[in-house]
Amino acid sequence: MTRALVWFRSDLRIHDNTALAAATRRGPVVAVFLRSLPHWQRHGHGANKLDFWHRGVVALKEGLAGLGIPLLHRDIAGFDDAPAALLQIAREIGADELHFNLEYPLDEQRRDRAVARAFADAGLTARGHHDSVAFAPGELLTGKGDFYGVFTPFARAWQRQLTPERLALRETPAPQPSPGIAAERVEPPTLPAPPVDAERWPAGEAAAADRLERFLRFRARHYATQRDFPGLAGTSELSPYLALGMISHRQCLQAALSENDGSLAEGDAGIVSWVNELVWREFYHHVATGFPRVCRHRAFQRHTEALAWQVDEAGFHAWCEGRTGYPIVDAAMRQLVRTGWMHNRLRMIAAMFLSKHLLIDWRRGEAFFLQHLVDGEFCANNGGWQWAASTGTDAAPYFRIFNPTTQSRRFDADARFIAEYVPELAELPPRDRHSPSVAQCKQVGYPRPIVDHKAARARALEAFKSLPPGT
Ligand SMILES: Cc1cc2nc3c(=O)[nH]c(=O)nc-3n(C[C@H](O)[C@H](O)[C@H](O)COP(=O)(O)OP(=O)(O)OC[C@H]3O[C@@H](n4cnc5c(N)ncnc54)[C@H](O)[C@@H]3O)c2cc1C
Repeated sequence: MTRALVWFRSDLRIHDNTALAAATRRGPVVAVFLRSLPHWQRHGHGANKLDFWHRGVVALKEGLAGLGIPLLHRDIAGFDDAPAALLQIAREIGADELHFNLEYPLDEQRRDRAVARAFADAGLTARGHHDSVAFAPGELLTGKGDFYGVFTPFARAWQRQLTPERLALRETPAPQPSPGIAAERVEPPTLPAPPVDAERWPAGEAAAADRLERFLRFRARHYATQRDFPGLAGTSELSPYLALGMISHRQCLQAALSENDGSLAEGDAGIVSWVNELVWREFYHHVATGFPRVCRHRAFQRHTEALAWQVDEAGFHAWCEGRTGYPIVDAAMRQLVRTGWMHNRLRMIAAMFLSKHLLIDWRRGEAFFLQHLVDGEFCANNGGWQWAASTGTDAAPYFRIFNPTTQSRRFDADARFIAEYVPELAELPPRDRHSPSVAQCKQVGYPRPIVDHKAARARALEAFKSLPPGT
């Protein structure tokens, strides 16, 4: 009897999974997960994500067991080992087909091509499926046939060309007769550090579905007005689940459709605004494919490669440790280190502070975020960092430099978020927590600002102005 092998990666779910549905349509399947810990660590993923990933695989294994599908679990050193490992498993179980859902960063694409070649050479079939986005990269192009490098026209094209079929949920496989192959133990990984706040992120599809439901019930209607306020918990907090595919964008968008009378483009302002964020997610997947240099640590806007970044170890460490003397930046960075997650508004503020006020290379911040984020995901992280540093797509014009104190007064008006993460300021009157005086800093043992906003802003403007013109 022939069998198919389904290779799970960052698509850890049994519902609405294109590769799994395609494989099971044709007969019995066996699943495999290749854990590439050394590779992931070399590429900057930290303990929080690795732990969540592991717990997600454990949950997946249980879900698959309920369908009679055993999950094989193997450790490999790096992506180069994937073709041989998969071929060996295919031979062990007598599989003639391999199915997997495509991932878009450059290394992942290379790995998948190598796997496809190895299978073809062995006379077997390997099929990659587009699954994690509504439009496969390359399907949405500008009038000139280029990939979009600006979000708004991309989002318009996305809305215009979206058809119900693109969001149709894939069928969940029916339970299959046992293939007579035992599932393998999923040993916990040796992590580089203990994960933080893991109980906040229960892994698996059920947890993701529950979070989506709670978001729709309690937060979605207010999303447009509350999403920017870190103290309000107004967003879905689905990013770790979307990053590892414990929930799909289709499931999210279908839920949005049914909450909003069948529309994604108009109707409830909260839902429409949330859908727009999911389109941002998709946009950055397209960017990684269309402009692969961003996957090689290069700036999207080539001319910004010449920026005179500062070497400032003290500044970098103050930023990492939440000791910049700008309370909103420090609260953000302490939230990241303490919880493994950071609110989007704060990601923008913290990223802009590093890349503009400290004029430190955005790549260092990108790496630090990836090391701590439980939702660390190359495309969104790189896109967000390059946006903030004005080196990327949709680059915030270089002269738009957030004033952290103004941002703080606007988005944490009662300074409650600051009080939570910078407790030494909690006893000060709320209005003083945004920018404590010299005496107050001394009194509570909080640092004075490590840079002056005006001077830092002028320095950043100068650095950008002295660049050769962009194309
Ligand atoms: C410097 C910087 C770094 C970032 N790094 C990451 C990262 O590593 N992983 C990650 O998933 N997101 C990243 N983002 C995007 C965004 O901050 C998070 O997706 C969001 O805060 C997650 O919270 P949520 O799930 O409650 O989002 P919601 O507001 O509920 O949005 C729903 C989903 O849309 C997607 N999304 C939302 N905003 C964005 C965005 N700006 N870009 C791309 N996708 C988005 C996410 O998948 C999110 O879960 C980054 C943003 C910046 C500015």
